[in-house]
Amino acid sequence: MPVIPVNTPSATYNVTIAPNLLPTLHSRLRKLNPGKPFRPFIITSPNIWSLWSKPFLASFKEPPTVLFHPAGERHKRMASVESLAQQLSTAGADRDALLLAFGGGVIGDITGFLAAIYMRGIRYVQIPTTLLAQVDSSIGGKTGVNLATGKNLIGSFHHPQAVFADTDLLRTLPPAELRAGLQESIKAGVIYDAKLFRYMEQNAEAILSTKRNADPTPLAKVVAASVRVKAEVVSQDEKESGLRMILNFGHTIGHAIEAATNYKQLLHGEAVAWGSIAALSVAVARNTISEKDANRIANLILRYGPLPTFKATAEKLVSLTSRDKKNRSGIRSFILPTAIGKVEIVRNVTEPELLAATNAMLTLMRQR
Ligand SMILES: NC(=O)c1ccc[n+]([C@@H]2O[C@H](COP(=O)([O-])OP(=O)(O)OC[C@H]3O[C@@H](n4cnc5c(N)ncnc54)[C@H](O)[C@@H]3O)[C@@H](O)[C@H]2O)c1
Ligand SMILES: O=C(O)C(=O)C[C@@H](O)[C@H](O)[C@H](O)COP(=O)(O)O
Ligand SMILES: [Zn+2]
Repeated sequence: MPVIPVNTPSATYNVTIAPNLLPTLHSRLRKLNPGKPFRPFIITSPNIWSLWSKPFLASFKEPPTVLFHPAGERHKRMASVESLAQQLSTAGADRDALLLAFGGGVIGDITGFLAAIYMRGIRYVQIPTTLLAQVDSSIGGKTGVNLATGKNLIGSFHHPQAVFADTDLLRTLPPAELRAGLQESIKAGVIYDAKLFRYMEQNAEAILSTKRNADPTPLAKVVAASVRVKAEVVSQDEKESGLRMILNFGHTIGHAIEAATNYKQLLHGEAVAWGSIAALSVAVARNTISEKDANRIANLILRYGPLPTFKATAEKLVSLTSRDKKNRSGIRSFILPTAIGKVEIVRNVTEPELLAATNAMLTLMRQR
């Protein structure tokens, strides 16, 4: 059972990855705060709860309070946080409350943010139920919600006390969600781990067809390798002052696509996939990556598709990047791949370069 540590100046915790973890949750949670009161509150979506409440509750003598939040990226907004905070307060949650984020990245980001601000900060645990949340969003303490003008523009760094990733949960995940999550694993390979990238190239069929997810399956290997990348990067640069920006590869344009389509048309991983293709196009135009490596990356991204089409102009997308959180004093930071497993952070990508790359990505999209 992989147990992968995250070590930052603000928090140290483990990501535990295994099948059949849910029925052992109660004792794992109790061990996190020995001798302290145990007051868990589950935050989840109705669809996830109807599928998985039974194994979740199996080890609890007294069922915890469950607060529901509707599924979908468009609900990742301040109004939802206020509504959940009100429900917590009505349910009697105090500073000993332990929030349990049981869902995908949307539930995880909202619950983490709620934990960061409720009574000025309480504890929470991530129990990710999507592939994307298991490989990326449950780890590293980035929490928050969207504004109409941009992704995750409100938020806080607030780490969970632990992450428990039960790979059995992936059995009920719709195939499009699995594929979208795998785009973040491809990202991990591109930016940091050439071995993971190669593994995803060579085992695409097995990874995509894994439904029985007993350890060690190809999918479970991808989960563990991706978590290692995220944990190592976050441990080296908790608050994104440098290295952590590489986890944002594909996200500058990806986030712009999500905002331009009102958070309704594409899954996060799908938008990041298109954004990665645009970033790749900047690297190709600058000759900072070989044509061979660039083709391998683009082919792998498309192999884990299909990626949905959307309507937006390059001008609109590029204008939305002016709100990217990596910008400082109006200057963009941009992540460019230089080889498989290696990227550079550059601060001199110009608007015409971005427009050309975004247009190239849109042309490719229309041709498919
Ligand atoms: N904080 C971070 O570091 C970080 C990293 C990456 C992404 N994110 C954020 O994560 C979000 C995307 O997360 P996501 O892709 O998990 O989407 P999501 O949370 O919207 O979940 C996708 C869908 O799958 C359903 N679902 C969840 N688990 C299921 C299961 N086991 N079986 C069946 N259905 C299930 C959900 O109800 C939802 O409808 C975005 O908001 C993105 O910005 C955050
Ligand atoms: O953890 C990080 O750092 C990331 O950039 C991971 C991304 O996959 C994730 O989508 C994150 O939420 C993006 O963060 P943001 O700071 O660009 O909003
Ligand atoms: Zn992401």
